[in-house]
Amino acid sequence: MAVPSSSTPVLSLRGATKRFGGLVAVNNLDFDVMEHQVMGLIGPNGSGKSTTLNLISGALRPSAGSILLRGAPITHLRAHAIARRGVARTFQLVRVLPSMTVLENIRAGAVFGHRRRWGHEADAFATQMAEKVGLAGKLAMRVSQLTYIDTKRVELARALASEPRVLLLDEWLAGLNPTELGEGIALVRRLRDEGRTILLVEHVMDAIRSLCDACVVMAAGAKIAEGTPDEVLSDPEVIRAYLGEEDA
Ligand SMILES: Nc1ncnc2c1ncn2[C@@H]1O[C@H](COP(=O)(O)OP(=O)(O)OP(=O)(O)O)[C@@H](O)[C@H]1O
Repeated sequence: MAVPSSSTPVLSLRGATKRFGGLVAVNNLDFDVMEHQVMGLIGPNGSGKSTTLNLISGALRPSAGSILLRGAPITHLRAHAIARRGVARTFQLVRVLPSMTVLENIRAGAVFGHRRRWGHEADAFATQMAEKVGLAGKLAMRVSQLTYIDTKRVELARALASEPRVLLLDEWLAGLNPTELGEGIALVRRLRDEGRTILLVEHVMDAIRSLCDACVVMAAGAKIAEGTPDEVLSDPEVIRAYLGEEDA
């Protein structure tokens, strides 16, 4: 196994490719996410962003290429094994257990995650993560009683409770109203300020600008640009990719 050094990326994709029949949803994708970096994965609808997160988290197997976590291949591991190694995620359509309480849902992240905790230790850590995302005082509520943003907070806290090496956020800010969006961006910024390593798929450009150190832009499955948010968002090819979508 490769020996990680501080310059080893936390996450690397090398030639990652996913075909669905004749459709190449992700095409020969290369990028690295370094420790403490917040990387945005952006691109028009259908460009392959969610499929890329699914390849990283093991929900889908790549058709070709490799995915490395701190230099070690995770390409063919199953989702639970990848989670154990330190990849946690949230989903575009929130996946929480509505009949269970906030604490029970978050606790699952601590119990089944990268650094496993049990009993009181799991409860204490889950409580700490709940407080971090703004759910203090709601631990005993059933998730079905929560507002939409609070269910998103539960999912985020569950991911954090696994103490991931890299956190994947799939449109975590989608569907929030303007006030909630401000709160959501502030919350992700606090995670960023804690030095977490995050890969986020996002359509909200204000969030991309204010949160990301760097961005990878995808179009039709391929990487078309990489750089700081300002660089990529002023790149003519990126602008064309987005305007092409609007024309369509
Ligand atoms: N399970 C699947 N089977 C067949 N095709 C799929 C599957 N999942 C995704 N696709 C196709 O792969 C392409 C990329 O989809 P993907 O959801 O990754 O895009 P995206 O960039 O996340 O889009 P959005 O921004 O709308 O969420 C699309 O053409 C989509 O229809």
